[in-house]
Amino acid sequence: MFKTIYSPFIVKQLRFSSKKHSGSSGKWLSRHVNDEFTQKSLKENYLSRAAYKLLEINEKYNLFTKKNSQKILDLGMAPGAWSQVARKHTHPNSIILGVDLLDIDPVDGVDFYQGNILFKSTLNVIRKHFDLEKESSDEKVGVVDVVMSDMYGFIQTNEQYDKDRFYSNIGTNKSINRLQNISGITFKDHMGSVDLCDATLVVCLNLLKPGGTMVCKILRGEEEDLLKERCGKLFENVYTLKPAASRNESKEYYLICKGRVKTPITVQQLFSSNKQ
Ligand SMILES: C[S@@+](CC[C@H](N)C(=O)[O-])C[C@H]1O[C@@H](n2cnc3c(N)ncnc32)[C@H](O)[C@@H]1O
Repeated sequence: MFKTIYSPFIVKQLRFSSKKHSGSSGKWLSRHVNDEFTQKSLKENYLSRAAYKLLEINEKYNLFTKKNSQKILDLGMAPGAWSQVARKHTHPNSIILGVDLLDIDPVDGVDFYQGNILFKSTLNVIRKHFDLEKESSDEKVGVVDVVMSDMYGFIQTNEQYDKDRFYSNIGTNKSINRLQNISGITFKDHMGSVDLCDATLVVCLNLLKPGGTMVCKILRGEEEDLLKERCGKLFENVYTLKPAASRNESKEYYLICKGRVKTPITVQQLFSSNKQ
């Protein structure tokens, strides 16, 4: 089930040539290949330019330490640049687990589980990996130091989008059709992003230790303040950052939530509209 990875990673050459593509995909590839952070990631052996977003976040908010071992969870790991950054900036005994819907090539010193974070079974596998008991309980606090999510895209279901139904379905294997990339429909993409952030918050509720940190990608939109309010229930401090490596035209930015509170909080309290 898990892949414990020992072999050194090999940075692949970009497989595409922008010359082979025309129109907007050609322009996108050409811009991507010539992009300063893409070039840098190739030189510095990072699996993607996303590494520079986390490097900047770490520099500003001190997520990682080499002084003692940490437990780190990387949600939406593929292809693995964030996990590489975590590996590089933490104590050698740190445990890093990545989770993604997609399979990945091995990343040195990082464990990987292929699964959907919206499934309760995935949460139970993660708890087991970090030596927490199998059954999740809202009342128990966790052991993980940092939960980071760069998850992107969203799950398309058969049924019409309905927030309550979706939340009540967290942890079931129901109605999942396929993963969509960003659709270009601003509201839809924003709501998909908020769902993934909420799923990350539920993971933090279950796994993060008091004082722990969450980093989470969000696409800007009208529900962002409500999401920040939910984060404020679980964390002492909520910061936001748009790293230099995040493209100006992208609506993405990052929530950095520090100091998971000691007080036990239930999922119901987290998602209720009145601040506790
Ligand atoms: C932008 S990529 C992450 C890049 C990564 N941080 C890196 O540094 O290489 C976003 C990832 O989120 C994953 N993802 C989206 N929804 C997910 C879900 N429900 N469960 C697990 N992974 C998910 C996607 O499969 C995709 O690989």
